[in-house]
This record gives sequence, structure tokens and C-alpha cells, in this order.
Amino acid sequence: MTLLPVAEAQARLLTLARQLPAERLPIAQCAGRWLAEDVLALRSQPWADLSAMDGYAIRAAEWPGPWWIAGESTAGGAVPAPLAPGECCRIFTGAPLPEGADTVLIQEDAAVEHGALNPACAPLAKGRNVRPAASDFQAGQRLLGAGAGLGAAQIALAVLGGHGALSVGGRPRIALLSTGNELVPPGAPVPPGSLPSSNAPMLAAMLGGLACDVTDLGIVPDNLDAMTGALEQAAKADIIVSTGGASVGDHDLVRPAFAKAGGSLDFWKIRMRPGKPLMAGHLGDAVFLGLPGNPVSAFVTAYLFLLPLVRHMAGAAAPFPPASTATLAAPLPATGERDDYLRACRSGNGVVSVTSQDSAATCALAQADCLIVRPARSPAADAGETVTILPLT
Ligand SMILES: Nc1nc2c(c(=O)[nH]1)N[C@H]1C(S)=C(S)[C@@H](COP(=O)(O)OP(=O)(O)OC[C@H]3O[C@@H](n4cnc5c(N)ncnc54)[C@H](O)[C@@H]3O)O[C@H]1N2
Ligand code: MOO
Repeated sequence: MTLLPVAEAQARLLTLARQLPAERLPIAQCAGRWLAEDVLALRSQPWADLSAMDGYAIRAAEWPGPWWIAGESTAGGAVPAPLAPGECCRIFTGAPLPEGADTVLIQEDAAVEHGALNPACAPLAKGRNVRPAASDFQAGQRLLGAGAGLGAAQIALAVLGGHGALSVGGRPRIALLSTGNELVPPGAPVPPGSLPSSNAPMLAAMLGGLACDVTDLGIVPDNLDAMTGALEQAAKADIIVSTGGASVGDHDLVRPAFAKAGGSLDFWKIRMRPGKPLMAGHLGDAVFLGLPGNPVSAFVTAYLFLLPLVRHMAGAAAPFPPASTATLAAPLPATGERDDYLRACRSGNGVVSVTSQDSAATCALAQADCLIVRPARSPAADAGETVTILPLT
């Protein structure tokens, strides 16, 4: 069976998903969401020519003065009277310049005596220490595009643009299923042959920073009817995620259970290491993602598929993790028939892959802060070569 290239599988996954209906939220609840529509400026910023410093508003052409201090301008105060020739105005940071003024002399460079101002510095260029009206943005300007992520800076911009509420994409509901007779819940006694189930808590943690609601439906035994029932129950969610049982063994029942529940599979088996047995499809309105059971495989496939799927459904225009480059601090062997996503660490000397690349090596995974992406059939690489990386932190 030919293995599907990662980029093709990612694109196909997004076509299975619909973007959720938008909701309008108070701006204080918009952090971490994605805009459902463009945000236009309802006002200009600054609203007038404002002082950037505490000092004196002058007309630069009248340098070196002296000027008579004729009034005062404060942020939030009355609009100051226009300057007559030879006049200046005491002014504070954020306050509007009076008509006729074009420059601000900072108070540290001012000598004031008996109401007269003399400069104690080299001549100032016209416009110095002034923020011109609308120099940040103009009323009507597009401040942020639909699909943009709302972090702290974007929220500040939207508020200054005059908005108190924004239309944002919805929060996908995600149901997690962990399959395997060997699994016991976190913290429970672990009899011989058993294993604490770490995948659902790991996935919940990966999803924790995203706009979504996660329900852990627990551990499902390797039994066709139990798995089918669990999938049917999970189909109320927007995204169903299972881990384990994705491969070809006799007890890997996710595919048959998915079919029995009425699901339609879109793809299975990806040209990547780890993560080959990944599958996706839909069950009713829910998108289904079957991740491999090995913890590292589940982590990498969640990072490359699940998190982008959630971002996409929540309205993100750019749902995939941003790739960058780094210099190898140590050599790497040639890759095989699948693209490698090597767990790696960045340091001042460059990037180095962690000691074990086994799909079950969670100690090594926990040390990694990025993935090195190496296409299938890449030759061995020397220290000093440039590689593509994806940040994990
Ligand atoms: N003959 C073949 N065998 C395997 C192939 C293959 O192509 N041919 N693929 C291998 C690859 S690649 C992977 S990855 C694994 C994935 O298999 P499954 O998705 O079926 O996962 P399981 O067999 O159920 O479990 C694998 C491993 O992970 C442990 N596990 C499962 N769930 C959890 C959990 N919730 N928390 C912690 N650990 C979990 C499980 O105990 C197993 O040790 O298949 C290869 N085999
Ligand atoms: O592809 Mo599996 O995920 O190597 O271990």
C-alpha cells in the first residue's frame, strides 16, 4: 500500500472539516480565538497630533525662542488654545498639540524663568517628539484580517480601533478515546502486563491552550462492539480522536469499528515516521482522527494533524505550525522511505536530535523542544548543514 505524503494528508484532513459558526464575544473573552471577519478601524489613532514626551510644544521655525508659556495641554484635558507667534504651551505625554505647534522640547532640555522658555539643547527638527494624527492607523483601515489569531497585541489593536466585542470562530468539541486492554487510568495500580494510559492526558494538555472543549471518554477495551459503541457515543463531538489500535494487528480494531459505526474513512497510513498508521474520516458530522497508540507517534501526529484541524475548525487562516530552519550541531543518518520527524533540542550551537527516536521513548520526547523534518530518502547530513525544524515550545 502506498503511503500518503504528509502535506497531502494534512490538506485532505482540512477538507473533511467545516469551520464552526462564528460567535460574537466581549473583547475580554477573545484571547486565543480566531477572527471570523475583518476588523476595521472605527477611529483613527492617534486622534490628533499628540506629544510623545513631557515638555513644551513649540513652533520649530521660531528656534531658539524664547517663548512665552501661554497654556497647558494634558491627556484627556481641554483642547489647548492656538499658539500666537512667540508662544509655547506646557504639554504632557499623550496630550494634543495646540494649533500652530509642530514640535515638543522635552522638559529636561528646557530652561524656564519667569514664564519664559529657552532651549538648552541643539536645534530640534520640526516634528520631533510628536506622534502625528492617524500615524498608527486611519479610521476605516483594515486592522486585522478574518482568520487572524487573537493574541495580546491584536486585542490591544482591536480595542484601540474602537471595538468592545468581536466575531470569532467557534470552539470545536473534541472527544478522546483510548483503546487497549493493557491500559489503566492515570494513577491507578498497574498490574503486570498493564500500562498507565498517558495518551488522553497528553492530548488534553496539547489542546489545553487552544480554543476547544475536550471530553475524555476513557479507555475502551480491544473489543469490536465496545469500540463501535464508544465511537457512536463520541460522534456527538465535532472531532473524535482515538489512540491505539490503528495498525494492522489482530487486536487493532479501530478501522473495523469505525466502519461498523457507519464511518467513512478518507485515508490511512502516512509516509511519516513516527505516525504511519494515522487514519482520518468522518462519522456523521464529526471528523474522525485515529492516532497511533505509541505515545511519541500520538504526540507527533497530534501536533501535525489534530492541532491544525482544531485551529482550522475554530477559524484560523494559517492552522499549521510555522516551519523554520536551524543548523545541525551533530550529524544525522540518512532517512528511509518515510519522512522523519525527529525529536530534537535547540541550543546556541544549533539543533541536535535527542538520544532515542523510538516511538515509545517518552523520556526523550520530554527533552525535545522541536522536531527536525527530514524528507524520505534524505542522505546523511553533517554538522553545520541547515535543516527544517518545527518548534514544540
Ligand atoms: N506488522 C506491523 N506492525 C506494526 C506496524 C506495521 O506497519 N506493521 N506499524 C507500527 C507502527 S509504525 C506503530 S506507530 C504502531 C501503532 O500501533 P497502534 O496504533 O495499533 O497502537 P497499539 O498497538 O494499540 O499500541 C502501540 C503501543 O502504544 C501503547 N499505547 C497504546 N495506547 C496507549 C495509551 N493510551 N497510553 C500509553 N501507551 C499506549 C501500547 O501499549 C503499545 O505499546 O504499530 C506498529 N506495529
Ligand atoms: O510510525 Mo510508528 O509511529 O513508527 O512508531
